[in-house]
Parts: sequence; structure tokens; C-alpha cells
Amino acid sequence: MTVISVDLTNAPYDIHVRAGLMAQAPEYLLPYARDNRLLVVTDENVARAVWPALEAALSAAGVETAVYILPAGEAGKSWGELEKLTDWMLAQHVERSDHVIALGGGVVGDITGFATHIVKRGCSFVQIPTTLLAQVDSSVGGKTAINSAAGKNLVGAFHQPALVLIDPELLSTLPPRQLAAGFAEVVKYGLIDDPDFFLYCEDNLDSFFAGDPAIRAQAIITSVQSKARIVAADETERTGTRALLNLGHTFGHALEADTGFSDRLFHGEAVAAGMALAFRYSVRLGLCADEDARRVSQLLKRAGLPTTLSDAGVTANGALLVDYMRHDKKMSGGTLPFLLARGIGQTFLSKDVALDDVADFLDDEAQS
Ligand SMILES: NC(=O)c1ccc[n+]([C@@H]2O[C@H](COP(=O)([O-])OP(=O)(O)OC[C@H]3O[C@@H](n4cnc5c(N)ncnc54)[C@H](O)[C@@H]3O)[C@@H](O)[C@H]2O)c1
Ligand SMILES: O=C(O)C(=O)C[C@@H](O)[C@H](O)[C@H](O)COP(=O)(O)O
Ligand SMILES: [Zn+2]
Repeated sequence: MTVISVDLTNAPYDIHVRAGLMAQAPEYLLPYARDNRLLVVTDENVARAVWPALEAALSAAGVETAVYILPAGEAGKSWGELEKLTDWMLAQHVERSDHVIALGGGVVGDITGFATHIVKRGCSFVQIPTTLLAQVDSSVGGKTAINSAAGKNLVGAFHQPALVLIDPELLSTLPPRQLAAGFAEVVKYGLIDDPDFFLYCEDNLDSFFAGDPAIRAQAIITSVQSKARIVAADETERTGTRALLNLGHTFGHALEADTGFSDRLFHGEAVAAGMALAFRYSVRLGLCADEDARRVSQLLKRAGLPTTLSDAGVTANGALLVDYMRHDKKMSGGTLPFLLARGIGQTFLSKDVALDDVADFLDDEAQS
């Protein structure tokens, strides 16, 4: 068992990682059951693939459950779904001291976290992430949100979970395209500040996708350690440290908007293309060696991920993509701080990027 702590002053919490951990889930969850009863939020695929075994284990341990099932996919992170979920929680007479279990990918975690933040002015939640993306990224750090008509994650709150339980074996039922999408956020940690981990990803990509348990566990643990360290340094993204986790996301969120927040382009796929674009843009600005940008694209391509606008199925011109970016939460005083790189493992936040220049770059990308 690996236990990683998120060292926050107000509400520190632990992340437990172990293959097969779900067998022990009742032990971990029992303390959160009020009158031996738990509220669980999941989605329709996880309800089929993961929930039956957990429900049986909880029931054997004498824990009764009430389950709310969201539609699968990004559409689950909407105002309409938030209203239905909060109504359900209220109908279940959730109390402020209760802990709702978020069992699923980033969509389930993000909306459940936000719902628990606002219902009765705040109750708690436990994350049991079931996708690679959620295990290495979204279940940790307390960014919770829904999408709005104007864009990605625009209505939300920082609300930390009380506990995170990660069982890499849950990934056995995850569709391969979703596994690859999650791998983009794994690679991100190498690109931010850990060149050795990037090398690890290059060297072990084939074993990772073949399902090697040791390689998968190591990749998840290293990712979670990075995320926990960065979140603890800047919980609410005030100093610029946490913004590093947004590498590839300013481009990525614009690509997601252009593809309608749909199955046409998953979040992790948009982040992959976004990171490749951020590296090529850094090369264009003379900040980064071309060889590094090539290595980034090569690794992402090996994982089956998109690295260009055309791979991502994006047809919008640069001006429209930049318009989407104007909704970015990093926008400050009319300018958009941008995540750029001086090389692999050398990401930094630049305040010198002109959005008109980004639009020209994207138009050139569309031609190449
Ligand atoms: N809060 C954060 O810090 C943070 C970080 C990264 C991403 N996100 C958000 O997370 C979301 C993406 O998360 P995601 O990639 O997990 O997508 P997701 O939650 O949509 O899950 C992907 C798909 O896999 C299915 N699934 C989940 N677990 C499964 C399993 N074990 N077996 C079979 N199918 C399974 C789901 O039903 C869904 O169809 C985006 O909305 C993104 O904005 C948030
Ligand atoms: O935890 C963070 O901080 C991140 O930026 C992680 C990202 O992978 C994640 O997609 C996040 O939800 C994006 O945040 P946003 O503030 O750009 O909506
Ligand atoms: Zn992300």
C-alpha cells in the first residue's frame, strides 16, 4: 500500500493506492457511513463495470447504499445534471457531516465534488476514481466544476475530498481510448518539472499499455505524488505554482469547446494536442529546442493520442480558438498567462504572450 498525503493546512487528506484495494473498500468507507448507510454517485458505465462488486462488498459488511447514476461522458457535467443530483441528495436528507462517495471518472468526481460543496452550504465527499485520468489527476486537489454554455469548468469551487482510494485494477474494464486519454495527464507531470519521469514514460509506454501492474502502479504513484506536491504548494491557484498543472489546457479547452465537449475529443486527448501545441509554440518563440517538441509529440502519438489540430478534428480558425481562450480562468487584467516550456520538465507561466500571435500560430498549424 502506498499512502500519499496532501499536506493542506486546513484539511489535509490521504490518497491510498494499491492494486486490489477495492476488496478492502468497506473497511475504509465504514467510518463514513451514517446509520450504516452511504450515498454513492456514479455513471451508467461504472454502474455496470465497477459498482456491482463494491455494492456486494458493502452489503456484506452491513452497509446499505443509495445510488445516483449520471449519464456517462462530459454531458454529465451540466447545470441540468447538477440540479437533478442536488435534488436527489436533498431527497436523501444528506447532512452536512455526511460524505458522499464519488465512484467514477473525472466527470463523476467533478460534479459530485461541486454538488457536495453547495448542498446545505457544504458537505463532504470521498473519491474512488475509476479511470486513469481520475486516478492520476482529477480525484486529487479539489478542483470541482460543471461546464457552462461559455465553456469548460466555468462554474465550480475548490472543495477537497476527505479521502481518495485508488485501485489500479479498476482500469481493467476501461476502454483503450479512455486509457490513452488518461495517459496524456500522466505525461504532463514529466513535462512540467520531472524529465526523468518523462523518460520513464518513454521507456515503459508499451508495458504500461500492455497492463504491466508494477509499471502502472509506479506511473500512478509518481503522478499522484506530483499532483499532491503542487496542490499543497498552491491550493487555490493563486501563486502560479498550481497553474503548471494547466499545461496544454488553454489550447485543450479551446479544442474541447470547438468539438462540442463530446466524445469527438475526450479531455485527455485535448490536453495531449494542447501540450504538443504548447511545445511547438514555445519552439516558435525561440524558448525551446525543436528536438524536445518532437519528443513530446512522438511519445503522445505512440499512445495513440492526437498532437495536431487536424488529429483532434478541429476546424476552427485561430481567431475563434483564441476567443474560446478568453474564458480561461487564468485571464487577469485582460491578459492570459500562458504555460510555455524551455524544454522537457521546464514548464513555466509566461505573462508575455499576445493572443493575436497565438491566433496566427494556430492558423499556421492548421496549414501544416
Ligand atoms: N478536477 C480536476 O482536477 C480535473 C483534472 C483532470 C480532468 N478533469 C475533468 O475530468 C473529466 C474527464 O474525466 P475522465 O477522462 O475520467 O472521463 P469520464 O469521467 O467521462 O470517464 C470516461 C469514460 O469511462 C467510463 N468509465 C469510467 N470508469 C470506467 C471503468 N473502470 N470501466 C469502464 N468504463 C469506465 C465512463 O463511464 C466514461 O464513459 C473532464 O470533465 C475534465 O475536465 C478534472
Ligand atoms: O488540478 C489542476 O489544477 C489542474 O489544472 C488539473 C487539470 O488537469 C484539470 O483538467 C483541471 O480541471 C483544469 O482546470 P481549469 O481551472 O483549467 O478548469
Ligand atoms: Zn486536465
